[in-house]
Amino acid sequence: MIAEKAPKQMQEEVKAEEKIVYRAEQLNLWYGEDQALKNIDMDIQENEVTAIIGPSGCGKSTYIKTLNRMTEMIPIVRTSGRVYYRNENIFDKKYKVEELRTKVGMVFQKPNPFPKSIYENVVYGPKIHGIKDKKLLDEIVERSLKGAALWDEVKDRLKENAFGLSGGQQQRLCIARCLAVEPDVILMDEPTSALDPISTLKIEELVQELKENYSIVIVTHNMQQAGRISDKTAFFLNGEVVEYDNTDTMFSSPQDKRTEDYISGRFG
Ligand SMILES: Nc1ncnc2c1ncn2[C@@H]1O[C@H](COP(=O)(O)OP(=O)(O)OP(=O)(O)O)[C@@H](O)[C@H]1O
Repeated sequence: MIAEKAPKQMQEEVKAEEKIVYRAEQLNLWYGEDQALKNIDMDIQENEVTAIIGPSGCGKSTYIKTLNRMTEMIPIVRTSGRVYYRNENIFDKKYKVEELRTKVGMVFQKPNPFPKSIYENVVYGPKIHGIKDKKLLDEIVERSLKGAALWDEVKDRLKENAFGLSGGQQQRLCIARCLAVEPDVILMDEPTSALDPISTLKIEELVQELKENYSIVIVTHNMQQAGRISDKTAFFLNGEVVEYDNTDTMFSSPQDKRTEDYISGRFG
């Protein structure tokens, strides 16, 4: 006889499911003959910071680029398995990639503002989405720049070219550009690797604040950074997820010898 689940238990399970932003099931990815992701099964939880760590070439960037279907732009890429975003398989033929891109923002290793004014950088996305009202655009600019902890530094120079900002400011501008379209998830691919320690600290503090309203996946080479800012950490090696756990647990008592070796600096 199958034991029936108590209603409370069922409700809790439904709640837990609702909090899953991404679910990868048996995700595989090949660049031509070379397999870069192997049987990835991994959930990303809402309002958490999930760090992806691992040595160079282990598939970290490939994994997060798969989450917003950026890898499919590369002709030799082939994938199998499923990636669910909010319960919908993003590999499904009917799935609209444009919709995914409005929900999922991406910040890259090197700040990549457009060669336009600070203001125009922030309103770029909202304008594409058809927002023309100047007052509304002004509000979006202020809210997004505040959200990216940049407003006070640039509020008097919004018409200046974004290239006049420091690297750290440019990266926060790229985050503001993301926030302007009110995403659900922010994917960050080594967002601080090109920045000085003070700018890095500012971005780390910002990530902590942003998780109140967004779900964040961050690739980092810096294990101290993963330890400081993430709730969960996934350790990738040769395209596989070796270990995925609460960051505190992972760093204090890793289950797999390879994780232990990596986080204690024995390789990578
Ligand atoms: N466009 C591409 N074409 C062919 N192979 C690729 C391509 N991009 C990545 N790869 C290969 O896929 C594997 C995983 O690369 P990926 O960039 O995802 O790793 P990573 O862990 O992010 O590395 P890093 O920390 O150095 O950025 C590597 O072997 C890499 O050479």
